[in-house]
Amino acid sequence: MGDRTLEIDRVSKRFGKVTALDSVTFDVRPGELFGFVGSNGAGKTTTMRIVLGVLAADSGEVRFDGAAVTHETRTRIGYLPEERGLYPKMKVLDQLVYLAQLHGFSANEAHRGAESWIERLGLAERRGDEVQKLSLGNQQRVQLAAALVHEPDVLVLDEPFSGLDPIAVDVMSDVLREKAATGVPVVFSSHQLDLVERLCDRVGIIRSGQIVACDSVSGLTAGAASRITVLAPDAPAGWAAHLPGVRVLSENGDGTLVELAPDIDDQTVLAAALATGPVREFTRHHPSLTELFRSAVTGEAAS
Ligand SMILES: Nc1ncnc2c1ncn2[C@@H]1O[C@H](COP(=O)(O)OP(=O)(O)OP(=O)(O)O)[C@@H](O)[C@H]1O
Repeated sequence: MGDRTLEIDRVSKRFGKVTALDSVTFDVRPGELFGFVGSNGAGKTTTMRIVLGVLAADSGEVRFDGAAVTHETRTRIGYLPEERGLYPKMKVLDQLVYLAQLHGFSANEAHRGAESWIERLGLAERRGDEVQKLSLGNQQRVQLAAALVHEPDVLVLDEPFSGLDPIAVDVMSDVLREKAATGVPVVFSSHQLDLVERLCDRVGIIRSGQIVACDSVSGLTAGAASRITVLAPDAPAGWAAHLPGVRVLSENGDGTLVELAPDIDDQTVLAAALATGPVREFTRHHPSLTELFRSAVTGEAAS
């Protein structure tokens, strides 16, 4: 694939007896925001470190734009590491200029880039402050600026939203969307699944070092069980109990809550309800990403 896709291809990694990654495979396409989610210790950081070459894989390959990522081409990746990586005593502007120059920018270009990201990320009043004197959220903004200041072709961000206030979350989200809109593949890990659901084009779920789901949120949802609330006031108790592929979760004056197996047509439930008399409510609830995530990491059906 020579089209600015980031490909993680059957990457495996062991630490002693621990299999951290077991043939992890997914791709992040140009212009795509890809959410990488999984429980603590599932393998997200290890995957990202391998993409960046901070760690070597035992087997498998990472490619960008059709070619294996090398030490040289890694400079095209913007990385926000989980452990953060700023020089605490360096001032915000100096730090960003320095990092841009490390990536080959001239002093002028580096200053222009640094100033523009400082402005964009709301750090103008902090530009002369030492990083260690900033609040955690502002340090995170500087860290994002550091990942962006060399105008990378790929963005790999390890929990960029952790510790941010809602305004900073909005700024971060806008910047990631903008970068993706320019054709940059953007992958980020997060435990904030509502945010991932809102932002991402596709989501990969990793469990114990294996990718267990990878699709758009709607694609993941479509394959999962869904629930329906049916309000049929004249229906006798137990009216839905024997419908194939249907599980009754509750039944009371507010209606009957049923869960459908993924391949069951909801119209059969509607027809059965109508056969009992009028149907006043028929509401389908698709599982949220949080519910899908729970089912993917526990192996139980999503609800
Ligand atoms: N340097 C290391 N030495 C030994 N084991 C490691 C090392 N780094 C990671 N691991 C192990 O590899 C597994 C995957 O860890 P990783 O940090 O990639 O998970 P994660 O999904 O990023 O978790 P979190 O959400 O908690 O950040 C865990 O079992 C972890 O203990």
